[in-house]
Amino acid sequence: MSSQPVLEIRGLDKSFGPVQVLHEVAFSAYAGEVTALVGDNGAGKSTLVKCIGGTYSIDAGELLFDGRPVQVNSPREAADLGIEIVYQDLALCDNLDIVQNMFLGREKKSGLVLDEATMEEMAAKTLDSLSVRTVKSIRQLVSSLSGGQRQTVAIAKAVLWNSKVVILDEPTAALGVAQTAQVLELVRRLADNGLAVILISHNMNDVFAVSDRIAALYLGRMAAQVKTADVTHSQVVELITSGRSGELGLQNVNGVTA
Ligand SMILES: Nc1ncnc2c1ncn2[C@@H]1O[C@H](COP(=O)(O)OP(=O)(O)OP(=O)(O)O)[C@@H](O)[C@H]1O
Repeated sequence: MSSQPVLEIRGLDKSFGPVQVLHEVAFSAYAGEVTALVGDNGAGKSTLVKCIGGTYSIDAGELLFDGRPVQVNSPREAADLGIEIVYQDLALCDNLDIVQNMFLGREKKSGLVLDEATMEEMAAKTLDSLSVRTVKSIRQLVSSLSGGQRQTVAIAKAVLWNSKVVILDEPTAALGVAQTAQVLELVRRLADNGLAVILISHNMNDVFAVSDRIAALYLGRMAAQVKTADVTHSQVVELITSGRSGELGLQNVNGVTA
């Protein structure tokens, strides 16, 4: 496992008008690992992700990609770097099939016509590489899929583009037990395939089931970034609710005691 993060954020500040939402946030994500981003409602998780994804501009701080400082001024620029975000609403079109959804807005063309054969092949290959066997046909309409299958299609869509960093916003929030297990397995597989995965989650079971590291935001500050193996559920809950790790004196990634 590489020690240099694929994505690193240093000293990120973000305000909306007079309200500062993120304060000097440091954050790293590594290839082959799942980094869980946790925090209470309003802690700043979505804002941080939107800063990474180019939806929001940042007021101060640095973003490094593969060790190089980069600027991400739009979602397109984030995608060009290899950063993909799967939002909770999934942004899938019910009236289109799986292949059409996976290529929506980035269709392959052969001359003036759509290159259906190439798109089908790429979609099938991606789903295969993720060992997704739950869909009957890649020409199935998305409206006919279950919640877990829809999540799977949204994730496959994100990794179709040689992405290096995939950010998943609460991918199991709307799912039952069996589908949650399936999606978590897929999340793990993404990391095992070499991607840096960032998982936003409120669910401690999910976090402990798949993550290698946990980054806890508290009131817009990074309370700690720790290895999952080094912490207990209750320490993480304490980080989320008080920004502190209790008397155990966890060291965060920057060597600062949380
Ligand atoms: N566009 C905006 N304008 C003003 N304030 C905002 C804006 N977006 C977010 N905020 C504020 O920033 C803070 C962080 O919000 P954010 O949505 O990033 O938190 P979160 O950790 O993702 O929460 P949740 O788990 O509830 O989704 C909140 O206090 C929110 O009200």
